[in-house]
Amino acid sequence: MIQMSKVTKRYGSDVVLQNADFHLETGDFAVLQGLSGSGKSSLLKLLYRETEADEGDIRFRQIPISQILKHVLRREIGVVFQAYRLIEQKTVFENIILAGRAVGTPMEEIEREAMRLLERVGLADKKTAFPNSLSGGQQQRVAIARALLNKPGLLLADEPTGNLDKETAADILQLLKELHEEENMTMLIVTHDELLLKQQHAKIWTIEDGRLHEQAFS
Ligand SMILES: Nc1ncnc2c1ncn2[C@@H]1O[C@H](COP(=O)(O)OP(=O)(O)OP(=O)(O)O)[C@@H](O)[C@H]1O
Repeated sequence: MIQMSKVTKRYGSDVVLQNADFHLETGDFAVLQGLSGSGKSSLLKLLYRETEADEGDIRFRQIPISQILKHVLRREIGVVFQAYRLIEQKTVFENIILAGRAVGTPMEEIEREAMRLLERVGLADKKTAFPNSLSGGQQQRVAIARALLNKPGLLLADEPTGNLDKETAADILQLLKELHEEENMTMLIVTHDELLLKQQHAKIWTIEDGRLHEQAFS
């Protein structure tokens, strides 16, 4: 699905990744862990091309990502962030459909899919609510629905439970696990959550000293 070979990423003289290799197979449910500042967010940014590698090769479905148009890549790769990143002035429904407008899908289709996802994440009754009237867990559910609108093959989640209490975090992780299966999606989740790290069939990747290591099946 996605492969990184001998990638080096620097910020000025700071080397974050050095000659790093990483890969996800189609259908993987993978977890990325590492100390604060070890480069987890940077790795995700490289994968969805928010930032560029200084050296090395990154391929999505065998194609170098530098050759894939950004809007095409954004349709194929959904991203969820710790801080939700919803637009406060827009309703829940508007936040979700905005992701579809950006890639030019017919509006009728976008709205149908947005409603299906809103129901799936359990927030159909919040369709016209504004983000600041929702709890953190609810906002993250909206962000997940938004990330899935374009039916991405790959979902990247950067500490999606970082702002949530333990119970809500467990619900969100459960939702992601279910969506991985239902929507037939490859997933990479950055987390420190012990529960998830013990998740059956999760592939655990660790980032340390600029390199990535695949641990083992749990
Ligand atoms: N845009 C940037 N410009 C300069 N330095 C950066 C930039 N983004 C990240 N860094 C640095 O790169 C290193 C890795 O940052 P990154 O955010 O990828 O780590 P992380 O593992 O996600 O950390 P955390 O768990 O704290 O979120 C850090 O030292 C950080 O200060």
